[in-house]
Amino acid sequence: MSELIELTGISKVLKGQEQPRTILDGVDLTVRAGESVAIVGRSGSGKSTLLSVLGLFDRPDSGTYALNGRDISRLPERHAAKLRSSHFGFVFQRFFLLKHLTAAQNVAMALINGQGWLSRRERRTRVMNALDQVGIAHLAKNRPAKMSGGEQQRVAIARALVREPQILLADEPTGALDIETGTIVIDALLDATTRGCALILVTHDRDHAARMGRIVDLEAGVLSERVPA
Ligand SMILES: Nc1ncnc2c1ncn2[C@@H]1O[C@H](COP(=O)(O)OP(=O)(O)OP(=O)(O)O)[C@@H](O)[C@H]1O
Repeated sequence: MSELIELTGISKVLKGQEQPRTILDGVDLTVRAGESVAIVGRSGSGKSTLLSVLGLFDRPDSGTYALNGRDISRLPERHAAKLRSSHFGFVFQRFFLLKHLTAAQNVAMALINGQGWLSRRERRTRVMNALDQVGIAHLAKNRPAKMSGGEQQRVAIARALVREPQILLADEPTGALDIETGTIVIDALLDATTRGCALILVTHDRDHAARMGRIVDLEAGVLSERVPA
C-alpha cells in the first residue's frame, strides 16, 4: 500500500536580490492516514514553508512529493487548487471567519467551492456533523463576535473538516489562545485522526507537540525525526 504523503529530498531555495537562501534542504517525510505529526523548530527554520509545500501553495525546487502514490511535485496551479479543496483542510493561527455569518454559515462556505452540487439538506447535515465533531453544534447559529477564541477556532476546524479531507494542515492553531483553550483545540484536531484524517501540526508548544504520534524537528531547513521519549 502506498503512503498518503511521501516527500523525498524536498528543497526550497529563495532567490531574492542577494544570495540564494536554502529554506528547505533535502526534506524526507512520510505520513500515513490517521497519523498525527508535529513539526517543531526555531522561528525561521522553515516550518511554514514546509507546510506551504505540503498544502500545494508552494512548489519545491527539487525533490518529489507523492500524494497517495501519485507524483504531484510539479502540478499546475489549477490542478493543485482542485487537490487542495478535495484532499486538504487548513487551520491557521488566525481564524478567518466572516463576521456577518453564523458559525454554520461560515462552515457551509467551504462547501460552496469544489464540492459539486449538494442539496440543502445534505449541506446542512454535513455542516452540523462538522460542528458536532468539534463539540460546538449548539453554537451553530451564533456569530463569531459572540464566541470565545477557542470556539471560533473550532468553527475554523469544522470548516476545514466539512469537506472530509484526508489531511489537516494546522499552522500554530493555538498561537492566539490560552493554554486551556489551546488544549481543547488540539483535542478537536486529534479527534479527526480517529476518523483516518492525517494531522500535520506546526507548533511552538512542547506540550501540544508531545500529544502528536510523531515529532519532527526542522533546523535550518533540515528535518530530523525525534525518537519518542
Ligand atoms: N516570501 C519570502 N520572502 C523572503 N523570505 C522568506 C519568504 N518566505 C520565507 N522566508 C524566510 O524563510 C525562512 C523560513 O521561513 P518560515 O516562515 O518557513 O519559518 P518558520 O519556521 O515557519 O518560522 P516561524 O516559526 O517564525 O513562523 C525565514 O528566514 C523567512 O524569513
